[in-house]
Amino acid sequence: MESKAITKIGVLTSGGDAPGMNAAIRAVVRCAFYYNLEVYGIYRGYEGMIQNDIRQLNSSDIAYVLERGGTFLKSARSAEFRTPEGRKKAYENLQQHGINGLVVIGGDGSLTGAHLFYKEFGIPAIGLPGTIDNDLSGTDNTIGFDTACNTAIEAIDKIRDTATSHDRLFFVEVMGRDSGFIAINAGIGSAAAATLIPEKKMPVEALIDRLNTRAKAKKQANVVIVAEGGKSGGALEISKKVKKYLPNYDIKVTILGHLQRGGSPTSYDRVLASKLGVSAVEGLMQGKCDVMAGVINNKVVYTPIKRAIVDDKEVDEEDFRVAKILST
Ligand SMILES: Nc1ncnc2c1ncn2[C@@H]1O[C@H](COP(=O)(O)OP(=O)(O)O)[C@@H](O)[C@H]1O
Ligand SMILES: O=P(O)(O)OC[C@H]1O[C@](O)(COP(=O)(O)O)[C@@H](O)[C@@H]1O
Ligand SMILES: [Mg+2]
Repeated sequence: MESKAITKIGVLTSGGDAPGMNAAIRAVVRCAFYYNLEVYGIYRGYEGMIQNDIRQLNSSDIAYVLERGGTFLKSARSAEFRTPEGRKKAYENLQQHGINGLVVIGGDGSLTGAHLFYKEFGIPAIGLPGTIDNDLSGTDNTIGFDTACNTAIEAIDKIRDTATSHDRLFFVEVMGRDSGFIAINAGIGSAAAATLIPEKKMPVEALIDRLNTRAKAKKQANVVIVAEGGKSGGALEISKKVKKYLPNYDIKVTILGHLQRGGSPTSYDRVLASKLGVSAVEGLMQGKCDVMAGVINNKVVYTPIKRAIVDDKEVDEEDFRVAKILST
């Protein structure tokens, strides 16, 4: 491949950390070295870009990181980067280091920032979808989503043991800011009694009907998965509403929270992150910019960031249908 003008790549992770971010950084660095490019680690996302927390990376920085959760570059949510003044400071720091290509690994917010920054200052940037939420278009799965689903399912399996042993009804809240991808996968994968996601409203009466039907069918375990951010409220609110209808049920609530974000990435996330890290560097070398690299039907695809961040990726109707069939 013929090298274009890119000589120094800056890489950062931003927003919520996701398992596989380290694998993606490693792939960016490895691939850049393969093509004799320099790589600069920008620490703490856009916050580090503004504060000039930028250091050149070498091979030892990426030893034994592939298998680790979190991000060794650290992550942050930066309010200052949302301001034109903050972004100008960030640009000046990149200029000082001679960085002429950027790889931004993060979720919808981070990629929105990357798009804006490219529009304002013209430094070629490629985004990689790094978030457990899976709420980006232009890729079947985001980096970290598979691991988060596995973690949630493992936790729900354990809760199910207690639900069955004590004939209890559990409401388990999973993450996914305004998106039900983790919930629907965890629901199907853990034989949930019902799955409540922000994209599809389920009236409490319908949930009660479902639970009554299951009681008649002598279903043993009752675990209801609730995605955070749903219009009907979180697991706690919903459990209170249900208690009014079913006062004799022994109801418990578990909020899985941040344990879903950590941990060693699954093989799926390691491979996805590795492929995308290489695609980011090669994409920059080919002159691509303001795009997100993703994998659709097992093929790497570059989607304009503006398109990838549009809030239109929804839980597959078919998944929802399957979840419903299997829970009744
Ligand atoms: N509209 C925006 N303009 C500029 N920067 C943004 C914008 N939206 C998000 N960002 C930057 O990206 C960071 C991460 O976004 P956030 O939504 O918190 O996480 P994620 O990228 O995981 O979705 C924000 O803290 C901010 O610095
Ligand atoms: O760790 P924080 O800042 O409380 O954020 C929690 C949010 O981050 C996530 O874990 C990941 O979302 P982002 O990738 O958009 O940051 C969401 O599921 C959750 O709503
Ligand atoms: Mg997000």
